[in-house]
Amino acid sequence: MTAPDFSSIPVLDLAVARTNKPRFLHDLKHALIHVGFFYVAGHNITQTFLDHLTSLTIKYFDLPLAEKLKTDKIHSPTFLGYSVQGNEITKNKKDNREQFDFANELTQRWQEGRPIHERLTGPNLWPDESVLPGFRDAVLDYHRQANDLAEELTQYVAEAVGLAPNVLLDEFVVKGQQHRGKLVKYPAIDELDATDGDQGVGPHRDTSSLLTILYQANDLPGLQVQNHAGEWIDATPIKGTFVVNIGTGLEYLVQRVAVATTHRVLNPPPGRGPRYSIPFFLGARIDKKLTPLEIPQHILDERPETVVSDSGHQFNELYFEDPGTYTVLNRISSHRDVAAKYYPELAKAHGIDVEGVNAGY
Ligand SMILES: O=C(O)CCC(=O)C(=O)O
Ligand SMILES: [Fe+2]
Repeated sequence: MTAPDFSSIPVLDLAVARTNKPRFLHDLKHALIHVGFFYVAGHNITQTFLDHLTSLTIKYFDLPLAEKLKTDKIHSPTFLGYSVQGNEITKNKKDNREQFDFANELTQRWQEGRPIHERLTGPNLWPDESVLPGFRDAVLDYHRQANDLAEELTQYVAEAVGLAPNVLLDEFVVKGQQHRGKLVKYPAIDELDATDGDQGVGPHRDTSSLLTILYQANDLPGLQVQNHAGEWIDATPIKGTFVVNIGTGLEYLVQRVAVATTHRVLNPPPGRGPRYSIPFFLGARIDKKLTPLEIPQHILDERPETVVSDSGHQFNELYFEDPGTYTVLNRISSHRDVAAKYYPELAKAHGIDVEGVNAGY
């Protein structure tokens, strides 16, 4: 059917979910089907806490490089920890961002012979407590709060598309699953080399996850969302809100009545200083083949037909069949040095070039 395109991103208020749930679910359904992005207000993560987390995030990135490199992902087959600027690749181009990936704290249990995706679960790499007091506690506290918010929203998402509230969490999130988040710093253009361009992170969809909760930690533009016509719409930060977007896992499981919309980040304009953001990804389970749920026909009929996108779908069929291997391949194509050290054979078997990458060992 012909559907309206979007030129801005809707704001949904969780307070409305408590006072007028049908209204909230109606607006949410529209956002899921036609936009794939929305701001959420009325959550209960306090600004005081978020300011504390932001200040520690800035302090982390301000540490001497040698200190940050002690937490480098090269020490983690789980792809947790620090990535130096330019280390990550999206659409075959370097991203101009530094990041620190974190997760709920779990141990590495994988052993030779076990499915390869189990290697993606493991411990965080923390800077020494004396180097950055309070950092570990604040990041883990944020993880818990963002996880709670993401689960609350996932229940509303299910209801909005005609499902029982708990079905997504019960069937597609495993107890004790590791969900990831990251602290991200995007330098302004004048802090980069002239040849670096302005790709903070290239056009992509969030892969394999159910949904993303993104805190835009300072008031800088950069995040853009691609509408159906292929135009880039600014997701300007709105104080007191999180940006929520849909991952390809959820899109697949609900037959595209929630869309994993393509987005990108541009480095901030000259003179504005770095932009900081803190996404949390509620993952869909990757330990078995996933089968989409049945969605009522009248909701399926609301889906737009064609959508323009600048992000390709890599390894898509593999995601349906074997989400575990798919997710590992995705990580190794983004982080070639970690791939060269821990997954060289798998990378080679799938044509992912890690030759000549300095694996740091
Ligand atoms: O930093 C942002 O605003 C968005 C980051 C993002 O899209 C991602 O890391 O998947
Ligand atoms: Fe993203």
